[in-house]
Amino acid sequence: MTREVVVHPDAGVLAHATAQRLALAALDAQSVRPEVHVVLTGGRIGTRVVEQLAASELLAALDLTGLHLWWGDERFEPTGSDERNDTAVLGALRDAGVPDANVHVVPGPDVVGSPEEAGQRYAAELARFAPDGAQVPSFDVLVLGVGPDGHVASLFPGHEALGATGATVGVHGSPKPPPERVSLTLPAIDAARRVWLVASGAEKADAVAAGLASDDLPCGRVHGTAETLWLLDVEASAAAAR
Ligand SMILES: O=C1O[C@H](COP(=O)(O)O)[C@@H](O)[C@H](O)[C@H]1O
Repeated sequence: MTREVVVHPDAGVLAHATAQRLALAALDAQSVRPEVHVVLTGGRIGTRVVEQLAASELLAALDLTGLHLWWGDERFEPTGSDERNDTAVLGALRDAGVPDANVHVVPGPDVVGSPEEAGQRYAAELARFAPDGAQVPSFDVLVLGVGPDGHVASLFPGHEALGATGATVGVHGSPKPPPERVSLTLPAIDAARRVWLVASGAEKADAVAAGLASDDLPCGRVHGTAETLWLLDVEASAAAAR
């Protein structure tokens, strides 16, 4: 497993380059197997990456019927809520030609009664695409944002969800609103071939430095089986570079 750090000049370049990198990784993966599984993230830079991905000319070279999109975490909010990670990007993904059936969203409270139930539904969907003996698909690339507190997906420092071992976990009392969420677990994340952590801005610099130096924070605990890649802008990398 390799770990690398790439630093881009600013958030705009970071989002564009990460999206292009993602599209290219999907294209490469599809040259050896028809089904490609990519896990997206929410948050500010994560949303910009997905918007840029949807606009990438490289998507035209992909067989989109084989491209499956997932989210690493979702806020337990109703379908269409601005609080949800998927809301801002679903239209762009649809316009880009990704079939609805391949866009795997986490159900909200308009569909199920609790984050646990949403997690179970999402886990069942993940299992449909998992190889024999696994709980989740063989994710080709799993993208994570990084919170200023070092959280990834909806796994927050010191929170009990960090110790969950199934594919998904219902989260209550998230320190960042909204309080109820659904997240992939650490083992589900670590099953991905490539894990990419994307961080932008000075408020992320301390978490990035800590994550690169130790496994104290959730962002320092995640690894891909083949690659762990930190994609940063100059501001987010500043404390690590000192
Ligand atoms: O709440 C969340 O936060 C992180 C980071 O968001 P950002 O706006 O600080 O970049 C995000 O990656 C995660 O998916 C989301 O649920």
